[in-house]
Amino acid sequence: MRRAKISIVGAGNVGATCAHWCAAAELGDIVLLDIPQTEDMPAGKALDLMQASPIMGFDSNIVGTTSYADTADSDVVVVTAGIPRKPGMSRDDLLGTNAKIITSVAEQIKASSPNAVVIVVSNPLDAMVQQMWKVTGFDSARVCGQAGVLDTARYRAFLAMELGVSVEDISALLMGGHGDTMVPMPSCTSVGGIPITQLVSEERLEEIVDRTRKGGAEIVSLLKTGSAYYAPAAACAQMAEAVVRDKKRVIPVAALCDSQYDVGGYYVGVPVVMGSGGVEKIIELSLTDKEKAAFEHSVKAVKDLVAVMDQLLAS
Ligand SMILES: NC(=O)c1ccc[n+]([C@@H]2O[C@H](COP(=O)([O-])OP(=O)(O)OC[C@H]3O[C@@H](n4cnc5c(N)ncnc54)[C@H](O)[C@@H]3O)[C@@H](O)[C@H]2O)c1
Ligand SMILES: O=C(O)C[C@H](O)C(=O)O
Repeated sequence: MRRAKISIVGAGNVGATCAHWCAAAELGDIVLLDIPQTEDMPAGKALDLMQASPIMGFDSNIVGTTSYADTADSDVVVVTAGIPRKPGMSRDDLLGTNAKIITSVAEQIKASSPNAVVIVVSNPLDAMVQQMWKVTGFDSARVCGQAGVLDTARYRAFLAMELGVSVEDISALLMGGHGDTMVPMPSCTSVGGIPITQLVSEERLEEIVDRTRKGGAEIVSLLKTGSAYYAPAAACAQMAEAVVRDKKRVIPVAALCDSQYDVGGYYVGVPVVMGSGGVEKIIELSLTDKEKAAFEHSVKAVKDLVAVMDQLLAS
């Protein structure tokens, strides 16, 4: 059987850690790419990972490069290229720098891997994935963004810590943009099948949701030099796995919503079925009035940011 080819653009903290998770799960062969100015850094990280393979027992060829030729005809491309925020910054502060980076990365992916499923990670996430879709011109099913898997994982971890139970038994969903406006869905949160509202008070649940919303900033303030990478990279690996193993996972993903939820052509976090075709289906839930208002508020924030990005790129 042919192994899948997964390319990761940006060999920094999220990119290299994603390579690690993907290799450990034997998802396929991996190409780790960074800019020419990083010289041999991607090759060094790839070789280091290859040398872990006999110990950890994974069969995966991992190469590091600064040339897109090595990424040719990838099945999946994970895009982590761009700057991370530092304490005191918001994700939106990265817009100008990362929009230019994403534009050039998208042109290269379009030329080198025209059939790939592209998973964007760079921030501000929802605007970056919108730009990736626009520049590649790929079918929207094959361009998506990672945010919801991470945000939901944070929420699930906090709930497991609160209740002293296994993370495996917490099932949850968050929707909307990757930022302060993300929308919790208590009606879709359960612990071993028991609705969360029977186990945690409304007030305490709101505190946990608030910590989740600020989950990225909490890690930034602890690290001081950059942002989270173990959990974000694990989230990307789960999405890559859904594609290369055609898992049909039901997970929250930043997907292009048009008539869905009346979004009108923007990327925003929604539950989807993810398989070899990328985002194979967007699942439309009927939202309560409160959830609908919160979702619309989140979508508006995404639209406003995309408008600012378009102006910046045009000037
Ligand atoms: N969506 C999410 O949930 C999520 C989670 C964590 C981080 N992020 C974002 O991911 C991005 C990367 O974070 P990080 O911690 O890995 O940063 P990092 O600084 O460790 O790595 C970024 C890498 O991108 C490279 N790069 C820059 N321009 C490039 C280009 N044109 N082509 C290829 N590579 C290029 C840099 O050289 C660097 O090695 C940031 O924007 C961060 O905010 C998003
Ligand atoms: O918070 C950040 O800047 C990185 C990422 O979006 C995260 O949620 O960890």
